[in-house]
Amino acid sequence: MYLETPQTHQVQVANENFSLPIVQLSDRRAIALLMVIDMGIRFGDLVGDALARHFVQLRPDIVVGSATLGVPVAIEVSRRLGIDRYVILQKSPKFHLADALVEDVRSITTATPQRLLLDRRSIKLLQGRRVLVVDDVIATGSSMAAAIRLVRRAGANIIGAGAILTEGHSWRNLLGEDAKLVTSLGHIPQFDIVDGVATPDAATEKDAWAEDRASVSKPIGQIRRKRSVAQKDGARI
Ligand SMILES: O=P(O)(O)OC[C@H]1O[C@H](OP(=O)(O)OP(=O)(O)O)[C@H](O)[C@@H]1O
Repeated sequence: MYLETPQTHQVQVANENFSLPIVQLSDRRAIALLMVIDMGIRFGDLVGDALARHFVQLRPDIVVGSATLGVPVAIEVSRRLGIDRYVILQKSPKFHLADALVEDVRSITTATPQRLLLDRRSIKLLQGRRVLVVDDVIATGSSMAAAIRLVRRAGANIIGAGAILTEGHSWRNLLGEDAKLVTSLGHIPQFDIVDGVATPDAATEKDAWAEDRASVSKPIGQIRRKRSVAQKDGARI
């Protein structure tokens, strides 16, 4: 079941306010739905810029995003970082992916189990490289965990995991130590249906990542300058 409700949820993403529709997933659960492909060009600019600002200091060599809705995020962040190539982890088992590296996924918004695939031809782009993994939303953490496993199997060093939104906190348990890699630009709670109304689950409302987010307001030029000075000094930012 997937039912649009008349309710909306206000969320701050990179210090701007947005209104998300609340959709009912079952008779007990609802979510605030971010469809990044329906948010327009300016939104892509905003999130690409903010995530790039945050992660540029960790010197990523390449960005990895998961299909489908992580694709525009990977492209926008790569554009802002000035990196030409990016790697997409696919979900459709295309002919050319017959011998791909595969990990199982069970995400919050897709009812059936899925598989995340890494084209073996992309391994050379990741092996021994500093990789930033991005997605639109991290909810259960299943998609991000599978992406991290695939990228590590390709021999990469993951320096960060960026998302537009974190949703609730269950992803922290699933990601374990890798939860420390995560930075999001905003946070949304999970919703219970109470007397027919979507009601935020109080335990999932608080955003423990707010402090990390302070750095996304720094101008990217300032961070790049800091980075080049540090590189000259041989220091790690
Ligand atoms: O943390 P999780 O519970 O894994 O949920 C987050 C994932 O769910 C959505 O993808 P989905 O699998 O619905 O595929 P899509 O990108 O093709 O919509 C979203 O784009 C994230 O990748």
